[in-house]
Amino acid sequence: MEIRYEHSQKEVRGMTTGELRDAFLTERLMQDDAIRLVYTHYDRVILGGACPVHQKLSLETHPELRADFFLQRRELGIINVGGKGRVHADDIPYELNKLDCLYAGKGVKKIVFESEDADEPALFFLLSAPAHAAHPVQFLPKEKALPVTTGSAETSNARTIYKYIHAEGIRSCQLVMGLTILKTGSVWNTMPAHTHSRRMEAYFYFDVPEGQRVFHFMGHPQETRHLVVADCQGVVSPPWSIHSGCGTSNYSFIWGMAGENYTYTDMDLVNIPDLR
Ligand SMILES: O=C[C@H](O)[C@@H](O)CC(=O)C(=O)O
Ligand SMILES: [Zn+2]
Repeated sequence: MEIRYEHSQKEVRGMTTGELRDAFLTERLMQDDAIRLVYTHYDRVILGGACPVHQKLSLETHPELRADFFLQRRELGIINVGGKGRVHADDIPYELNKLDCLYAGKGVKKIVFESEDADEPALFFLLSAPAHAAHPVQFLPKEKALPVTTGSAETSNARTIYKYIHAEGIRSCQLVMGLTILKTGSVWNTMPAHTHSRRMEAYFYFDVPEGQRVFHFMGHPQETRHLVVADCQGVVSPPWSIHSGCGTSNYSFIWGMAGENYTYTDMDLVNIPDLR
């Protein structure tokens, strides 16, 4: 498991492109027949990818967690962005089509990932946060994730937001998770941008077409930086940072948060002319 420590606002101001990428971009989350995990010290959130192709993959505990099993003191959100797959939670199988979500709460001892077809493997994005209480395992297909359309073609940000793990959906301790799909011709996500110093956020960009990239904007609102992000790469967003993107085509991304509160709408908007 890769460990990422925090970086202060002052440090981030002086970072080179390479330093910014090492600190905030997770480039290789999806690797064939591997589970890749990145432990960030922002709210102790772990982001990861599980890509079973020819074999089943089991989510094991790691020495850094000092836990008997991965979910002993944690909860986990899983969204499939690939082909048909299956996740076993304590030996109960759940079928996850593309964009379906499974939540596994504190206390689940065994998580196993598998793909239906090695030619079209499942790609499971994982997001885990510390948990103080046990919430039941829950499956939510994309169709039941209550889509909200927002933005407009005029501002190049027409998109649909699907919320899975939140106060009115799958209940959790602190994890809030969902995804956003940009309509064809729309390229901007989360503009006007916002911060929420109560919560960190992780983004995972997917369905970025071959040869295209997303410019992810981060940093203090008056000290912005960017990361050039390829398909199936993740971004760690500190609580004080804006998080917003503009692509060279439309794309989709998973977002997930954890921290002080559980209120999706708790965002401090930044007026576009105030950005620097
Ligand atoms: O705090 C909330 C997150 O930044 C995302 O939900 C924003 C988002 O998906 C979007 O605007 O498209
Ligand atoms: Zn946000």
